Amino acid sequence: MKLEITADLCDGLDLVFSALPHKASAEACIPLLEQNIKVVDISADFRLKQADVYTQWYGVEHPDPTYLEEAVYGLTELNRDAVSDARLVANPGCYPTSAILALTPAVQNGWIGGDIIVDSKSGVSGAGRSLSMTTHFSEVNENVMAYSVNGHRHLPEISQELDAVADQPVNLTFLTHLIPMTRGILSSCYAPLRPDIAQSAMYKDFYADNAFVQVTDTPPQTKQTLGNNYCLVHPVVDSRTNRLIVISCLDNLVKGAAGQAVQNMNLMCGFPEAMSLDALAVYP
Ligand SMILES: NC(=O)C1=CN([C@@H]2O[C@H](COP(=O)(O)OP(=O)(O)OC[C@H]3O[C@@H](n4cnc5c(N)ncnc54)[C@H](OP(=O)(O)O)[C@@H]3O)[C@@H](O)[C@H]2O)C=CC1
Ligand SMILES: CC(=O)N[C@@H](CCC(=O)OP(=O)(O)O)C(=O)O
Repeated sequence: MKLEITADLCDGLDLVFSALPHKASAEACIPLLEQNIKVVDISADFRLKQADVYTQWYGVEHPDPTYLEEAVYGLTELNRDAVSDARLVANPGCYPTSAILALTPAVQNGWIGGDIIVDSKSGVSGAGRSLSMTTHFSEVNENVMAYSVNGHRHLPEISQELDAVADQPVNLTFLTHLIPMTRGILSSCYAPLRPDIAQSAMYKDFYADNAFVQVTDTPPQTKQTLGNNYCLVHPVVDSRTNRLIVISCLDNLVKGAAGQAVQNMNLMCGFPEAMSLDALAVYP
């Protein structure tokens, strides 16, 4: 059913979260923005800066590309000041949140000396509630499969953000897998290092003032992020190959979606950043 944004509906609103499917979300958000209501959009509609790239990956025309420049990419830890001042926040995708938080310290410091591989696994709630053959219990249970091998739509989003951090194009391979659990994403990221790089201490310094990104001393597990707003990041160097390995994990429905959206709202409204994010209900 198409959602109609009427003046009555807007009356007295300060901020709206939109969690509609792509295109329907932008169509609902634009009338809200026209009424000067702040918006956190959880769909992908305002994440990509170029309308033609959006059309290429999402297969539809953008309802109003003029908003793409204004939208702030809401990866809170990396864009805190811009989020605080924003009227429109594009909440990041679940996979991109895990990949970008894992790789930004290394990319920003110029550590990476070649192609990056991001190998990600997701629980089934990442696909939403609609029924489909691939998310049917008897297809998913006791099964693991790669999907979107020829290009997942989060690839341009991860590239856009890492290119900006690197200030040059990065070469990225991104591969997704569906695994038989309800929530959680685990991303294993690999990249050749330039010589003589220090590692986990720098990661800890980089995220020192970011309560929701924890740099761990042991490989993180999705159960550690179940129902909470943390992204756990574990960098190590494979000394045999001089390759950086970063494992990250998060809950796709919390730091990968609604939790990060609330974190962004808190900043946009001048509330404490962690407000209401310490004890969350978990469903499903
Ligand atoms: N699941 C995840 O891990 C993540 C999801 N997202 C994004 O968040 C958004 C929501 O995802 P998710 O909750 O998983 O998806 P679901 O498919 O579970 O839910 C989508 C909701 O939108 C409603 N809806 C569909 N079309 C319209 C329309 N034209 N007008 C009004 N309402 C509509 C549906 O209603 P009805 O049931 O009545 O059809 C349903 O309630 C999507 O853009 C998704 O890409 C982002 C990050 C992570
Ligand atoms: C397991 C699974 O199917 N995951 C979804 C994640 C996408 C998502 O929800 O994010 P957007 O908001 O960018 O659509 C997928 O691969 O399409």
